[in-house]
Amino acid sequence: TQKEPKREWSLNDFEIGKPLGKGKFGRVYVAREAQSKYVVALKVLFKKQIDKYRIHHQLRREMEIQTSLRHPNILRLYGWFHDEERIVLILEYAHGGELYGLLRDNTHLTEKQAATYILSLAQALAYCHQKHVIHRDIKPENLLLDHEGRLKIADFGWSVQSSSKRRTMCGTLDYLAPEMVENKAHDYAVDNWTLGILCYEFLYGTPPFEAESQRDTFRRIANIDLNFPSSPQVSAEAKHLISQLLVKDSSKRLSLEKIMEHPWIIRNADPSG
Ligand SMILES: COc1ccc(C(=O)Nc2ccccc2)cc1NC(=O)CCSCc1cnc2[nH]ccc2c1
Repeated sequence: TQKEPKREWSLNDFEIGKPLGKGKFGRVYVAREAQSKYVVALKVLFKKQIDKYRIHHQLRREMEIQTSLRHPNILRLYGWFHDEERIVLILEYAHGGELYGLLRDNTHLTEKQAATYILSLAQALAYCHQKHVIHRDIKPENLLLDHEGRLKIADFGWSVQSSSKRRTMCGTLDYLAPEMVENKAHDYAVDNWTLGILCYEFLYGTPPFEAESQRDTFRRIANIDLNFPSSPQVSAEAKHLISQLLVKDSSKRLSLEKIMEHPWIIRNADPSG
């Protein structure tokens, strides 16, 4: 793409719309750029908060990373600007909202939908890994949909408690890999684990190790206490893929490349995302 013209934006270039969520560091709004009528999401961070938590370097580092990421399944950070008291991030707006909403309204997804989202996630993660970016937090809450239903990893950076977030969100262990709950060193392979969790949740509507208490969830993860309910009906190939991702030894988990070539993905995923 040709270099976008670098210009200094300010808040009065935008018509601010409804709030999309609020986080520890500020709020997110739908907004429209006044000239082009282009719809974006504006994330307003307060400098006082940034100073208080001393995360300037973290924010700057993240901005450098995010503006360099260009992938159809990763939410774009178009740029940012600031005034005396605020830093404002100009983010892509995903018109389809949170994937979690789709999961909630449909209890579970079809195998074609699930395979398409897993393929999109594997492609986005492979892109991130080759750019040595691994802090993608791929919970359903961080996954958004564009106007065509295409998945976007939104990666909320720092926790954004938006309204429709499920209550168990804060502190849920459901998505953590064994090496993380057991506080061992972890690497890229945690993302492969999370893809297994998400694939299960897309197909069955709940994460595989869900339990009443965090302690029980922890134990189920550590023991890989995985079982497949008889309903809804899920193909053996899907279960095969999940079983090759939810493996305790992180070096034995199916690689992103192997996920993209898996028969279940080849047979069910829509390659256009
Ligand atoms: C690339 O993305 C990001 C980049 C950076 C940060 C961030 O906050 N970084 C940070 C903050 C403070 C200290 C250090 C680092 C956040 C995001 N991304 C989001 O926050 C996604 C949801 S906001 C957008 C959005 C769009 N489209 C929607 N459709 C429905 C809801 C919705 C919500």
